[in-house]
Amino acid sequence: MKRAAIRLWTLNKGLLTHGRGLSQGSQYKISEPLHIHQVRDKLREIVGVSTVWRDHVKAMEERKLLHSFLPKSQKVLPPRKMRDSYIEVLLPLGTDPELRDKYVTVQNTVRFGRILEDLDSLGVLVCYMHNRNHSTKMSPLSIVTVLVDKIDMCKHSLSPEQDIKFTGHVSWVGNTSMEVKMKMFQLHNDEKYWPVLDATFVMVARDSENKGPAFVNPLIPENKDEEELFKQGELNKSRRIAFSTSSLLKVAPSSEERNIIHELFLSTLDPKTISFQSRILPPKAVWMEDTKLKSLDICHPQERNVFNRIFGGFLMRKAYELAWATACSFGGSRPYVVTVDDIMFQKPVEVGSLLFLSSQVCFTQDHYIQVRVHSEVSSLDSREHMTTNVFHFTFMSEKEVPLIFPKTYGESMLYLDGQRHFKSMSTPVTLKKDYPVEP
Ligand SMILES: CCCCCC(=O)SCCNC(=O)CCNC(=O)[C@H](O)C(C)(C)COP(=O)(O)OP(=O)(O)OC[C@H]1O[C@@H](n2cnc3c(N)ncnc32)[C@H](O)[C@@H]1OP(=O)(O)O
Repeated sequence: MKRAAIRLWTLNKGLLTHGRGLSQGSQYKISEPLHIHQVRDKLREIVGVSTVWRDHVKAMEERKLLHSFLPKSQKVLPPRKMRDSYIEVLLPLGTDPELRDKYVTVQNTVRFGRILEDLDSLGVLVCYMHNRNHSTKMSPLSIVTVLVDKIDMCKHSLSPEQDIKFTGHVSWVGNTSMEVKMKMFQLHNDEKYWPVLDATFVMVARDSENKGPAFVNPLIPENKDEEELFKQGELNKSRRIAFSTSSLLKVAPSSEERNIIHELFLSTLDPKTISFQSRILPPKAVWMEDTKLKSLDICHPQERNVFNRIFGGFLMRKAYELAWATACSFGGSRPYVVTVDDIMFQKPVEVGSLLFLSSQVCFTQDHYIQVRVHSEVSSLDSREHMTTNVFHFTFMSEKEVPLIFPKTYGESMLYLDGQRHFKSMSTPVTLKKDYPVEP
C-alpha cells in the first residue's frame, strides 16, 4: 500500500506537467493522497461517531453538545478557496488483491456500484474540508447528499487490476448547500492517469443532530477558471430549479411532447379494428410494463452512515445494480453505464426500514437504454410507503435495442421524463468495446 502511494505521488508530478485531466487540481498543493479506507475513517473522526451500533445513541447524544458551535449567520464564517477542500484519494486496485475482490465483477471489470459508494463518501469529506474549523476537533455539521446532479463516464476502460485515483473539491456554495466536483482517473499502460469519470454532487449542511439547516463557509474563486466554475454552479442551480418547475408531475407536457405521445399511441392501434381499445405492438418493440424488475432490501445497521441513517452510496449501489439488471435483461447484451443523472435524496432512510426498489426501462434510442428506479421505504410496523429517491441511469448496449411503448397515460409521462433525461446527457458517447463498466 505504501509502495502504491509513493508510485502515485511520482505519477502526480508527471501529470501536473503533462497537464491532462487534473485541470482543477493541478493548481493546488497536492499532499499525500488518502487511501480509500481512510475516507470513511476520517469521516468517523470528524463526526465523532461510534464504530459499533450498540453505542450509536450515546454517540448521537454527544453530538448534541456541538450545537453551540453552529454560527447564527453565514457572514461570521471565513470564506474558503477551492483548494482548501481539494483532496485526492487512492483506490489501489493494482497492489491490493483483497481490495480488488470487493470491486471486481465476474467479467473482470470494476463494479460501478462500488464507485458510487466511494464518490458519495468522498463528496461528504470534501465538504468537511471546506468547512474545517481548527478550533473544534469534531464538526458540528452533519453533511448529507441531497442530489447527484450528474455522473458522466469517459471512454476509457476500468480495469480491476489498475490503480484508481479520485479528486474532488467544492465548486460552488449557497447558504447551506455546496456543489462538489469530483473526477476519477485510472492508471493506463503508459503509466499515466487517464480521466474516466466526472461527477457533480450537491451536499447540504445540517445541524449536529441532522434536524435543521446549518450555514456553510462562503467560497471565493481565486482565478478565471474558478470564477467560471463558480458561475457554472449558479447556472446549475437555476437549471435544477427550471427542470423541477417543468416537471411532468406539476405541468402538462409541451405540444411537441404531446405529439410524440400521440404518434406513439397511433402506431399501436390495430388497423383491422376501428377502435382506440385494441392495441398491438409494432415490430421490434416492447411494452414498457414488460420491462419491470423489483427488489427488496432490509436496511441493516451495517449500511448506516455516520449519522445513523442509511448510507446514500448503498442506496445508489442497490438502485444501480437493479437498473443494470433491467437494462441487461431488456437489451439482451451486456449494457454499459454512460450517465447517472439527477438522483434526488428527498428523505433520509432510517435503519431498519424495508427498501423497495422498482426499476423499468422508460425510453430507448438506437443502442441507448434509459432506466428509472423508484425507491420507497416502509418501516416494519407500518404499511405506509414513502418515496425516498428516483434514480435515472443511461446505459448503452452492444446491440441496437427495441423501441419502448407506453400503454397508459402515466407510462407516457415516464417515457417523456426518460426522454428529457436522455436529452440532458452532456456528450453522448459512442459504443467502444474497451469500455467495461459494470455492476
Ligand atoms: C459516509 C458519510 C456519507 C454521508 C452521506 C450520506 O449517506 S447522506 C444519506 C443520503 N441523503 C439523505 O438522507 C438526505 C435526505 N434528504 C433530506 O434529509 C432533505 O431532503 C434535505 C435535508 C437534504 C433537504 O431538505 P429541505 O429541502 O427541506 O431543505 P431546504 O429546503 O432547507 O434546502 C436546504 C438546501 O438544499 C438545497 N436543495 C434542496 N433541494 C435541492 C435540489 N434538488 N438540488 C439542489 N439543491 C437543493 C436548497 O437550495 C438549500 O440550499 P441553500 O440553503 O444553499 O439555498
